[in-house]
Amino acid sequence: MSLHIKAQTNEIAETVLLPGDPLRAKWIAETYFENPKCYNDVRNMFGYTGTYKGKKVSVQGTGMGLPSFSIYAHELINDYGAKKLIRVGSAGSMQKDIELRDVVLAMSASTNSAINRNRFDGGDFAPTASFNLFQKAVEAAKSRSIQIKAGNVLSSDLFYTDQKDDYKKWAAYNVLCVEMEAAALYSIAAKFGVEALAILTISDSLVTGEVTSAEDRETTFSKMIDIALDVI
Ligand SMILES: O=P(O)(O)O[C@H]1O[C@H](CO)[C@@H](O)[C@H]1O
Ligand SMILES: O=c1cc[nH]c(=O)[nH]1
Repeated sequence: MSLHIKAQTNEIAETVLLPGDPLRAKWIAETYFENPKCYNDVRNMFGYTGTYKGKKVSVQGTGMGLPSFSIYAHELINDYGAKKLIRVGSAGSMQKDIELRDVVLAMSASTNSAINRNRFDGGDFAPTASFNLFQKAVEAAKSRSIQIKAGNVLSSDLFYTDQKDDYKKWAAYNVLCVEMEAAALYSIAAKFGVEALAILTISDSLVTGEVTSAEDRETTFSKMIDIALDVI
């Protein structure tokens, strides 16, 4: 048992899917896993373990933002021995050719968070996906005929920015979309020598103003889950 997760050590798999939304975690477990068992409800941040095509796999909600995410990733790795962490999140498109429900693989994650500046005494660490997981995800998407986009994403501390055009400076450098956790995932995975990948579904567009509903974000972003489960 850790501070935020009440599972016994062997109740969590080495591969863990990580949605921000704990109810997306519940949906993933109940929709995709064989014999899902809930191992965590501390803070209602649900975690489940089951099997997928016979392989043991877990899914753990992380909450929103780099600090919340970092707590769960740290404990999963250090207290439960997680070795492959795959974020399955929603994101806002910054590019006009990236549309609602498109799937984006985050090769790297820029951030406006100060977490890594603090860690590296003002230096800029470049949070990067694991090549092995990235390559497997590309192959999985191809074999399922799922179109993907891949590139740099922004992990932001702010969901609501002061100016609605703030995203444009990132978009001008070909950042594909904004979410709030991937930079923490890639940084923590690098520190502890485990594999990590963020697979994102576009839930809204900063370019067009289109949005999907909260229910859509909870229970319908299935292409990224299919890819994630092919990779484990
Ligand atoms: O859908 P999730 O995985 O929570 O991801 C995105 O959605 C939340 C904001 O609505 C942030 O956590 C952001 O990263
Ligand atoms: O962090 C996020 C997630 C989805 N959409 C956004 O605009 N931002």
